[in-house]
Amino acid sequence: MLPTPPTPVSRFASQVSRARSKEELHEGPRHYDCHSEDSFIAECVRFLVVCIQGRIDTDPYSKILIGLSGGSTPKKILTEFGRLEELEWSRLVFFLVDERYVPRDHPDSNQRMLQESLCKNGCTSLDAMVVPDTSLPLDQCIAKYHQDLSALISQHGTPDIVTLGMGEDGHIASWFPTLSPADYARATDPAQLVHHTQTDRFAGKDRITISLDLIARATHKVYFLSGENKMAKWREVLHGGLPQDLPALYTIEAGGVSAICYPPLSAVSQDDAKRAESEEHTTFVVLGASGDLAKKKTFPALFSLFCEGRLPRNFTIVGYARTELSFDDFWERLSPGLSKVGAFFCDKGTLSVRLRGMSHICLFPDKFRERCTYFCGQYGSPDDAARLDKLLQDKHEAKFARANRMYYLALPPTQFADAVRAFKPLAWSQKGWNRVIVEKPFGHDLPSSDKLASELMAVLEEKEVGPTQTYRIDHYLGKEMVLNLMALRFGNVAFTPIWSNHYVANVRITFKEDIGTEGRGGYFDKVGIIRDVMQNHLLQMLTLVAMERPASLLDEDIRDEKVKVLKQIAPIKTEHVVLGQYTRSEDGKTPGYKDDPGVPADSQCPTFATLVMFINNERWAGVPFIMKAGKALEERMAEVRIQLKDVPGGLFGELARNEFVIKVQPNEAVYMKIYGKQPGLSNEVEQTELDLSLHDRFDIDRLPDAYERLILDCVNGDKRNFVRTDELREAWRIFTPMLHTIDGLAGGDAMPVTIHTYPFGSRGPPDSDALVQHFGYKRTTGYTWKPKKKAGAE
Ligand SMILES: NC(=O)C1=CN([C@@H]2O[C@H](COP(=O)(O)OP(=O)(O)OC[C@H]3O[C@@H](n4cnc5c(N)ncnc54)[C@H](OP(=O)(O)O)[C@@H]3O)[C@@H](O)[C@H]2O)C=CC1
Ligand SMILES: O=C1O[C@H](COP(=O)(O)O)[C@@H](O)[C@H](O)[C@H]1O
Repeated sequence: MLPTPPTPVSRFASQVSRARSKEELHEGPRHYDCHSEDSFIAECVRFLVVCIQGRIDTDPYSKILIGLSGGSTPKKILTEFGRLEELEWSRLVFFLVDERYVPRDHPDSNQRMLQESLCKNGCTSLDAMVVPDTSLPLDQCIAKYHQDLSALISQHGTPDIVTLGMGEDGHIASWFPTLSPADYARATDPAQLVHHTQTDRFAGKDRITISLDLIARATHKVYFLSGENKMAKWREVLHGGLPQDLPALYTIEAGGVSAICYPPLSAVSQDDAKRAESEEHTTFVVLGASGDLAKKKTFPALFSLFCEGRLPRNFTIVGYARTELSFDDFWERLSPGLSKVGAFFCDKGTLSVRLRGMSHICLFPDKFRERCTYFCGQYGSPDDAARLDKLLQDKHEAKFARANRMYYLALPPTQFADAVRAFKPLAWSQKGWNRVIVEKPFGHDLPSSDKLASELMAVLEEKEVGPTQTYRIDHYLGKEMVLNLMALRFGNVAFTPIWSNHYVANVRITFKEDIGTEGRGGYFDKVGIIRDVMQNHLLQMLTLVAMERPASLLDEDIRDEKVKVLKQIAPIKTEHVVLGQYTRSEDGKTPGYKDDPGVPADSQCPTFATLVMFINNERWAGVPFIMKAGKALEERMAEVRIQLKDVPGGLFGELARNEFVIKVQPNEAVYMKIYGKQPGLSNEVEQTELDLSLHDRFDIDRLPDAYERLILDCVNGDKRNFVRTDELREAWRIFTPMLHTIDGLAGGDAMPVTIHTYPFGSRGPPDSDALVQHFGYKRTTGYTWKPKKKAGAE
């Protein structure tokens, strides 16, 4: 059954009613997944209604221009739409996106389709629409339709809505790929609104179509996508490429695109994806390949993905750095990191590897080596970029129809802008997507982050789909239990009622390391623990705990909700912060922070911090969000702990509070500390827990490293676990005044900041406990959750 529109309260409403800023227009498509044909048709109708209603609400007088595409899917949608008598039909002016050059009553005619669908109920008629007059000779028909549309647009402005379908060959309107250079030039020429095209693939050889440029100019471009094959094609579109091959990309570049999908976008058949994959090649270029991150994380993650068969079928990895190294030397540097990925052994002369914690064995891991190469070059050198491009084109990509390139910037941020400035014009693939992964730190405060972002954005564009994309990595967003937060919160109704200030007393997010800076003190001293893990990793976890339910699981819907919650957090007050720096261990055996080479003797750099922030919204007002992070503490651990309020009434005396704990590492688990009756004759209650320890409950061989997950997301064009620019700005806004105070810079509040000392291996400075207690956290004593089984992999 179809719902009864019009009600502008659906999930489309925010999209329609908000003013569209320039940035928003450059957002990627919004997707609306449907699980049945009925709901698909209902969603399509509802989308149109909400767009129309949104326009009517903001402008009570002008006409609303709607371009309609033909086909069997739209016919059903338009039939339902045509039944909505309560719409202000006199305000709507329809025109055709394309038409077959056949008489109006011909079975292939789109005008006939409109007659039999939209006009069937009598709410509107063909005479009220602007359509091509196919009774005229073809060239006159085109010229007249161009004139009619020009007049319409000059009177009422550009179209409000254009509805589109997409053929399994990727055509939209009547633009059939691959478009020749001449056709592409025509299609995108703003001066000519209507064109003649031809096809042998579908009914109606001669076509009359509006230009891609006119489609792109519509405020809302909505794709009605129904069927597995169309969805597979759409996935290809989302992976980027050239608009000549996939004209939908031209519309996406313009922003304002929505796609209503049945079956859901996520359910596209794997076979289709595989077929497309065999025709394409992907190159991973790791810039800064001689460095620490490349050695410790990037290459091991790529290697694990290879062993698990998760990398694209055809790929090359280029390690790129300035250091002159032979390939063998380069490989030797990588080998310690790679060998930690699993156990290598030789079985009947075949080298094999068993990934850490996994029963599965990968044969021929040495094949990975064959896919890697080392390239010595400067980061900002156009000559070197051109050399790399030539190597890739000639040696690795020549035989493939599509070639994608991922640039992983494992570089100091000072090098980011120079590198992309040199690489983009000369070493970007011209026949596939180009994506750039950027590593933290993304600046050291709000102004520096803005500067870095604008330097990057001057060269790259933060578009969701398009030839260029930036992926800002925060590796905590790739951790299993951080990813699990969304599923726990929005996949269960059980937590919904308690998830607010009605029941939650406080939320604690904790990060502890049992090692010090270990030789990285020189670097760490410029950063400190707050910038190192709190402004990014812990704040990301906080956001996932506090955000509202997103409209869908797609990238932008999730990131929109995250930004909203960040906007509701006031900058942290200095009096809500306790700082510490570790000293030598109590037994004197382990060195203190200042003993680390490179750390100045008078360093005031915090290696520990506890801080409190508040979210100023209806759900969370008054609930302290307490973050604690430190190096050189008593254990290695990261968790989110949601402490509920005291039980009123005291029926069983004073009880410790219920706590819902998400253990991020080690021993990934979710547990809830609750009370139950002591078993047996006693009537006492005793603390126990509901426990979901991942390694007990699930038969998991291993949990992938966060970097594996995130690299794979980038290959798949999935940005939900990457940090968007507005998200980053908000994060810095919350932390910058307090950081400036600590740094002694202007702009922060005037409180003097004390750095407390704490011995290596302790729980941190006692002042931290005092702060946490001040904000109402009650520590449970006498009962500790213990993992039943040690995790197989960490
Ligand atoms: N290491 C880690 O665990 C983590 C690192 N990161 C981030 O990842 C990025 C890379 O980190 P990491 O590998 O540790 O960094 P490195 O200091 O090891 O630098 C990586 C490579 O960049 C080149 N490089 C270094 N300094 C300069 C410079 N001033 N000018 C030009 N090139 C330079 C060097 O290669 P060559 O001289 O051969 O060109 C070096 O091997 C950084 O942004 C870092 O903050 C993020 C999280 C964790
Ligand atoms: O980003 C960083 O994270 C690590 C901790 O990461 P984990 O995955 O081991 O929890 C931290 O040691 C490092 O200082 C910081 O830059």
